[in-house]
Amino acid sequence: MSLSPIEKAKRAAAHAASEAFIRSGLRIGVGSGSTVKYLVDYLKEQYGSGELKEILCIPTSFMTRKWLIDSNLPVSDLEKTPELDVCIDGADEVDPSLNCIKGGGGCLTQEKIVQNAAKKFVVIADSNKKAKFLGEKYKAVPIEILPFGYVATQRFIQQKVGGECEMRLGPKFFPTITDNGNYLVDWKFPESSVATDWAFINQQILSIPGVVETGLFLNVAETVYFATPEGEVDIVSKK
Ligand SMILES: O=C(CO)[C@H](O)[C@H](O)COP(=O)(O)O
Repeated sequence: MSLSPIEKAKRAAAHAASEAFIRSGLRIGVGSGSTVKYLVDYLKEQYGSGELKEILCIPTSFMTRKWLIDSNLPVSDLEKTPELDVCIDGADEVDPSLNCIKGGGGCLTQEKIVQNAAKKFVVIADSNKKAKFLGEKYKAVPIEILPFGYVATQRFIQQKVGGECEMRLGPKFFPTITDNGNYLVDWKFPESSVATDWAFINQQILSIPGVVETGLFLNVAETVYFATPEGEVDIVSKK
């Protein structure tokens, strides 16, 4: 099957990062999203051929877990495997300091827990995700909130950090339900936020009752692989 240019870029990023970071014996956090699917394909190929041995894959979402199981890869979880060697995940936007906005696919809380359990966090993305500053192109921060009091929680967010909260809706206008049974809000931040301190804003949001987690992954990525459809890979590491 021939891939579209964007899919070629995602695959190139996933393969380059996998070749650099995946080894036999590793406990691997496997992120979520369409770019991560190419990581799963890589693991399937390498493990299936016997090149890669004794790995454990710890998924960050129901979907990723299903991909791993369908690929006959050894799946574990953070109960049995609470410490990971590496976590590889996608992102919606990455700034020059490797801060990321994630959660476009709605899996941000489990992604953050798995990322936090890993010694190294590596991001894979097509080069369109590279931004001059956080919030340049991706104009919202996904936030997971509890269903209880969800309208009040959105109002608290707006009162505290401005902008506008939009409930992520699915088919027939049902709320999108996360893997944890919660709701998802896309916080359309005010333009003034992009010039301010995202770490402070993140703390402000996290302090609101009802907020479970945000899609701001600040100061955690060690290396980011950005790729183009032509297969050129730009590897940016933390300074
Ligand atoms: O954070 C995520 C899911 O919650 C994804 O990693 C992010 O949305 C990127 O997805 P894709 O690789 O499909 O562009």
